[in-house]
Amino acid sequence: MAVFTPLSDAQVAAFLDTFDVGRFTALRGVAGGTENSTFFVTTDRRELVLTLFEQGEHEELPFFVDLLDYLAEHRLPVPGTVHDREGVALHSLADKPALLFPRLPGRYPEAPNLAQCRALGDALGHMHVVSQHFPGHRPNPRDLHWLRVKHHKVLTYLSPSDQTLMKNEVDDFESAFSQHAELPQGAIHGDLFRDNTLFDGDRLGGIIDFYNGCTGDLLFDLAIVVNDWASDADGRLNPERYNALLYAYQARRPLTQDERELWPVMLRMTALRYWLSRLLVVYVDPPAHDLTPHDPERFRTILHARINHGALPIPEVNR
Ligand SMILES: Nc1ncnc2c1ncn2[C@@H]1O[C@H](COP(=O)(O)OP(=O)(O)OP(=O)(O)O)[C@@H](O)[C@H]1O
Ligand SMILES: N[C@@H](CCO)C(=O)O
Repeated sequence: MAVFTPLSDAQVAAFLDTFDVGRFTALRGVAGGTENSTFFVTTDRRELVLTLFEQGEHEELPFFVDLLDYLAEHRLPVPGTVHDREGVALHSLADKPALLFPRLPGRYPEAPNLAQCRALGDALGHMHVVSQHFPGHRPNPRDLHWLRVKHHKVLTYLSPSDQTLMKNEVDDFESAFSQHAELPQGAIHGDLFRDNTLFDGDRLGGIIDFYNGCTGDLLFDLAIVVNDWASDADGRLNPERYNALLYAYQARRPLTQDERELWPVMLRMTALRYWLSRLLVVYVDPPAHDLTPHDPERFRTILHARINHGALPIPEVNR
């Protein structure tokens, strides 16, 4: 379930009155999602998604609105927010911040095929070309500094060998990054897992859930995608999906020399980022609701695979 704040038909019908979206006809709570309350709303003119923000930093919502609107204006497949007749996107409903979106087509791929990997790589590359010019700013809340500070909180729950592994990895990342100039920067999605995409067959209908969006290393975003989209059950990289993603991405934005050198480290760092965030959810800061948390072990497996087998070569692209 992902309706933490129930809404009545009458509440939503009244809410829609300030928008030019047609007359309310139906409301349905959406089962997916873990953080916010999500509803599908139907009017006599269109299909919409209504999100109530249950947690997180509400003062950061204008950043997400600006980012979504900017990307949608640049023809990326993201749901730009629906603005009311006065031009305002961010509203309040049932005492929660509320946003209305167009409902995008498709469903997320559990086992993405190569065409879907190409489509995602292309969209991410396109997004990163565009997002380098996005004027907003929000520091990456899950960067190396966060890893450094937060990993201490979970060490007590780990085996001695995992404690050593985690500490050594954080040291290695700091040493590797300190030897390079700043990597290409821009706005990033920050959590582009398969379940944050909608595919209609092989067509990418939408990228959603930008609430980890921030500004930072573009390579960080790409590494999150590759770890989730191109890892096999044993955590090792799947060469076909890996190449499909990276060819398509680099046809839009070839990686720089510094990015190529830091790529194996970035794959490890983003694997550790999710191992740690999932451990924090399980042991340190469990959510108020009883949804099953994501399994931290999956990202420990991926991290081990990256340490033991490195990254596959980055395909060269001729543009
Ligand atoms: N614009 C959209 N078009 C179609 N479906 C959408 C849209 N936005 C959200 N959804 C649906 O609602 C579900 C929950 O949305 P979302 O991922 O934003 O919620 P969340 O609570 O922030 O989730 P998460 O656990 O991934 O952080 C999605 O999995 C998707 O099925
Ligand atoms: N994508 C995250 C959960 C949402 O932030 C994970 O798989 O741990």
